[in-house]
Amino acid sequence: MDQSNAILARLEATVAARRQADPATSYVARLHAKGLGKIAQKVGEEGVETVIAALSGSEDELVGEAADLLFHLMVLLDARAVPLARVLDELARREGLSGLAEKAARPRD
Ligand SMILES: N=c1c2ncn([C@@H]3O[C@H](COP(=O)(O)OP(=O)(O)OP(=O)(O)O)[C@@H](O)[C@H]3O)c2ncn1[C@@H]1O[C@H](COP(=O)(O)O)[C@@H](O)[C@H]1O
Repeated sequence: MDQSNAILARLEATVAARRQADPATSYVARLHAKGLGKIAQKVGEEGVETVIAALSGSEDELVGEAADLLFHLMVLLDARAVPLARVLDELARREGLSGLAEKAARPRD
């Protein structure tokens, strides 16, 4: 758990640092040079590739596509200046909501 957080925190810092790098040597900088639309498109493509791998690929293929998806999502969040902590806070908030939707949907006695 701590290791996952550390890896994502390092990736967030790397992605932010590479935003200003030379597009000739940096994939992150190349994505930024193409604009937010291209970055968003990549997240969509990697999402589809992850779905395909989940339905018909090997475990290794699914792991690879999921890594591509997470990486491109990190680039997208950085491009919109949304810290990963905002997303993690939202997930933590939803933990507190667990089961509330079902309770709300349940007919009253
Ligand atoms: N985690 C990744 C990572 N995952 C995938 N990729 C790149 O994502 C690209 C996806 O390949 P695709 O075939 O889908 O896309 P493409 O053909 O290159 O581009 P398009 O045709 O879509 O325009 C590949 O070029 C991969 O190398 C990544 N590139 C970088 N990182 C991390 O980002 C850091 C900074 O990278 P640079 O910006 O290149 O220094 C690296 O140290 C890594 O930690």
